[in-house]
Amino acid sequence: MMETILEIRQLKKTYPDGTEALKNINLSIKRGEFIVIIGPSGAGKSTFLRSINRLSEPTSGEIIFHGEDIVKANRAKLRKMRRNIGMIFQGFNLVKRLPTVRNVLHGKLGYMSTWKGALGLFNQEEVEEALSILERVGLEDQAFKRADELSGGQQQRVAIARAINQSPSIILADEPIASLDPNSSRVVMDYLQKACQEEGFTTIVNLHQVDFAKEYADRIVGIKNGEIYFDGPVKELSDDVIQSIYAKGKEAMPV
Ligand SMILES: Nc1ncnc2c1ncn2[C@@H]1O[C@H](COP(=O)(O)OP(=O)(O)OP(=O)(O)O)[C@@H](O)[C@H]1O
Repeated sequence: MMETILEIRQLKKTYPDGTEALKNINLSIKRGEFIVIIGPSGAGKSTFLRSINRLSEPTSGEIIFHGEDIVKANRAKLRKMRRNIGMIFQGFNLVKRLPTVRNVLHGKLGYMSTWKGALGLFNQEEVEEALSILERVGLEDQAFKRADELSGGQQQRVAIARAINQSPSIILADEPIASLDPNSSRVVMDYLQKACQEEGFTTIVNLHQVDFAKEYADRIVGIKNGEIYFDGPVKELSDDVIQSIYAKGKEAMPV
């Protein structure tokens, strides 16, 4: 039995305007799982993912990560815990004017003093490691180009390389392929899956595309109206379940 790496208990998020984005999320995640979260627009997928590293502050609940509650962590503790959590965003979040390799080096910032990071003082070994990670995502020939000269799919592969360089134990990817065409989407998902298998990352990905979710996930979690509506392996995600996840209104829990 694989070890539980993340245990989420009674997680709730109510925004200041009263929107109950997460009502009561309970989820236990094992090391090495590749989980895809699906659900209609506004279901709470993004809020859920961003709550895990507190980019969105939970209103209540527990998020036990490596045995410690992220929700209760003070600033210093949170910074330390975040080193262990890689994040991949829909909009890539690269520093556009900097070369690709520098963006990959930024994966190490959580481990450096603030002034060293600000001055970009990376040593030879760190640069070589970043270049070799770029090679692993097929971008060795793009290392010294400005990040914004790359295509969207390439930029997302740089973001994957940056996450690999961070050596986290878990990766959160919020709609990583939402702004990409189907071919680039496939390439990005392939590299993400490969990185997670090779590095043993536990991965949670929000996706709009159910076909991609079925293709890449070990386990699918369907969120609807701020609650978990489905949680199981791909083979249990029938067309009926998919339809009811995406149907308007609130129906009984199918599982
Ligand atoms: N900053 C905010 N203030 C108030 N309400 C918010 C805020 N951010 C999100 N919401 C609301 O919380 C609910 C969940 O939003 P969230 O973005 O988590 O959903 P989602 O499933 O990721 O949607 P999408 O697939 O469209 O990105 C929605 O009703 C949304 O309008």
